[in-house]
Amino acid sequence: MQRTADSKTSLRIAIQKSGRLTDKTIDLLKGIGLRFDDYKRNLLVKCRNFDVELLLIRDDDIPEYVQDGVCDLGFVGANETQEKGADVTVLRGLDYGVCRLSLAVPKDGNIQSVEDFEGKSIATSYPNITQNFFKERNINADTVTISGAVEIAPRLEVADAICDLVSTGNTLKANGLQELKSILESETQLIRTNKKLSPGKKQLIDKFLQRMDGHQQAERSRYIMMNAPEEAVPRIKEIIPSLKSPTVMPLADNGMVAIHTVIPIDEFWIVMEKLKTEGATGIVILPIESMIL
Ligand SMILES: Nc1ncnc2c1ncn2[C@@H]1O[C@H](COP(=O)(O)OP(=O)(O)OP(=O)(O)O)[C@@H](O)[C@H]1O
Ligand SMILES: O=P(O)(O)OC[C@H]1O[C@H](OP(=O)(O)OP(=O)(O)O)[C@H](O)[C@@H]1O
Ligand SMILES: [Mg+2]
Repeated sequence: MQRTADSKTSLRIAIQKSGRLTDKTIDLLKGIGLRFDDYKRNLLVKCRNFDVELLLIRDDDIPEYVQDGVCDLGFVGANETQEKGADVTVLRGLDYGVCRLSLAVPKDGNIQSVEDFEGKSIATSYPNITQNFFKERNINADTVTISGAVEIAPRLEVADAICDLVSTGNTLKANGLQELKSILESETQLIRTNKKLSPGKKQLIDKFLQRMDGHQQAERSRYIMMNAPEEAVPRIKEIIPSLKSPTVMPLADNGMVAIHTVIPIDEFWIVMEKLKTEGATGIVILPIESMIL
């Protein structure tokens, strides 16, 4: 019998052992209060204060481990899950590891459009996504599967073009390539196995998600405090659309109040000047640790 992660009530979460996603995923887990010993040296690490163990593996292996129920959850790029065609559920999209899988060609070469790929060869670590893209368009293009340093392939005449991950575009530029078309937008995702889980595990996942959502929401919000003339409160409420029921407290100065509320950080910078024109002073913004709504 295959031993799956559900054989005991402890969530097993797969994360990348060493790479672009590792630090951000560990920071996120620490941010929701999870504490681990020595995750740098062990492949399976127990959490000290939550029913969780981390499995540290290569990111390519994460989708299948989660699909097969070896792990209950995994943090991995959408690019890997798509490439493996893994049967998993995406629980959350996360705002790190943001990149795109793009077709790129040698500058001043003879491939200038997707149609020009007919009969050409493409070096990639994502042969399934790439082949599907061309199959859907009835274009015959060969893929050459390479696991790293894909950008060098055209110069070595291993392939005519490449299909690889891009974010700043610096690696393409450094290798004399230009981006022709993005075929997949990717970000890190929290994925969950579709295998049947015990009620205990489902509860743990709900608890885990609640902590994560609270943390994410807190990261996007700020606690804001200011003093303002009492008569300006209705107008201040209009300036800050998310300000539904702020705490308004009288100050010792006659006709002045203190206003405390939580607002999305993006909104703050837009409204700050307007608040000042309404007579708001002593504006203080504080980070928030977590928010349980
Ligand atoms: N340039 C980039 N900008 C942002 N995110 C990226 C970038 N390149 C890759 N990623 C994302 O980070 C993930 C991990 O990238 P990394 O380069 O660490 O993988 P790797 O070399 O395949 O590591 P592993 O040894 O675990 O297989 C990718 O699958 C992708 O989701
Ligand atoms: O558009 P850019 O910002 O230049 O990023 C693109 C590069 O990032 C990734 O590799 P990474 O740096 O993770 O190294 P790897 O090839 O060793 O995985 C990807 O494979 C590209 O080579
Ligand atoms: Mg990998």
